[in-house]
Amino acid sequence: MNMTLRDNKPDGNPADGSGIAVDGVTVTYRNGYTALRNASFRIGKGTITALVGVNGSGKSTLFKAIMGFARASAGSISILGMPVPAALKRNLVAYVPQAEEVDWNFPVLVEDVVMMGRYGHMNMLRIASRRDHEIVNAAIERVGMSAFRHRQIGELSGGQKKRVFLARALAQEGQVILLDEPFTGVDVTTEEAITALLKSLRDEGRVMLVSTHNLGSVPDFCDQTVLLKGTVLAYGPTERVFTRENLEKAFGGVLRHLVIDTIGETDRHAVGVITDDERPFVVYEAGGQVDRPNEPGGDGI
Ligand SMILES: Nc1ncnc2c1ncn2[C@@H]1O[C@H](COP(=O)(O)OP(=O)(O)OP(=O)(O)O)[C@@H](O)[C@H]1O
Repeated sequence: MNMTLRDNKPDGNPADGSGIAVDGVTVTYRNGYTALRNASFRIGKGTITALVGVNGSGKSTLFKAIMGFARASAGSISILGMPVPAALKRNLVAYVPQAEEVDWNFPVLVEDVVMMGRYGHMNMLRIASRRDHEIVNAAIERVGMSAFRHRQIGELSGGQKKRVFLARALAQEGQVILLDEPFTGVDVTTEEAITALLKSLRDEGRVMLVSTHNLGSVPDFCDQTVLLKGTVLAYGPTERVFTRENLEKAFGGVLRHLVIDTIGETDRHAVGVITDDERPFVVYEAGGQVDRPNEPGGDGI
C-alpha cells in the first residue's frame, strides 16, 4: 500500500483551514436527535480528505451542513474563507450524490445532466452560452464519457453514472467538491479512473471531501482523513489518523482480528483488519507468537 503523500501542495499547509474550516458545529434534527456534536476540523486547499465513520456517524449530516441544507445550532463553517451562504452563492461547492439519491427514471441525457452544473452560472432563462457548451464538453471529455453524451442517464452502469455526476461537478467549476460514496458499486478500473481524476483536481488546488466505507483505498489517495462518530474523533494527515487506536475508537464492533495459521508450520500470523467494506484496511500485522488483542469487537477466525 502506497503511503507516500504528495509533497508539493499548491497552497501551503494542508490543514490550515483555507479549504474548509468547521468549528464546534452541532446539528440537531427536528425530531431532537443530535447527529453531530461540537465537530471541528480544518483542511487546506489542494487536498483530498476522506470522511470516515460507521453508518450513522454523521457523514451525510456534515455534508448537509456544508451545503447549507442542515442548520448548525452551534458553531460555524467556513468554505474557502467565507461563510457557507457566500460560498454557495458563488457556486463554489459541488456535490456528487450517492446513486440512491437520484431518480434514474427521469428522462434526461448525459450532456443535460452535465449542463445542470452550469445552471448556477446562467440567468433565469437558462440559455447556455458557447462557453457553457465548451465547459460541458471539456468536463464530459475529462471523465471519459464522450461516447455516451447522448445516452439517457438511467441506461448507464453505476460507474458511468458516477462519472457523469463528477463531470457535472467539474462543469460547475466547484472549488470544493463533496463526494458521497463515490466507489460504491464501481469496478476497480473505474475506481482508479476516478481517483486519478481526483488527484489531478487536487493538484489544481481544489478541495475534495470524500465520504467512503472503502477504507483500504483511503491511504492510497486521501492525504487527509476526518474520523467521525457523532463528532470528530480525529483529523489530520491520513498516516497519522489511520492508527489502530483511532480506528478501534471509530469502528469498535466491526474491527476483526484474524489469526492465520501457516500450513505445515507452527508459526501463526495475526492480521487486524477493518471489514466495513469489501476493501478492508489492514490495521496491523504480527508474525510469530500470536498475542491476540482482547477487545470487544475482536473475532478469531
Ligand atoms: N432528517 C433526519 N432526522 C432525524 N435524524 C436523522 C435525519 N437524518 C439523519 N438522521 C440521524 O442522524 C444520524 C447520522 O446520520 P447520517 O445520515 O449523517 O449518517 P452517515 O454517517 O452518513 O451514515 P451512512 O454511512 O449510513 O450513510 C443517524 O443516527 C440518523 O438516523
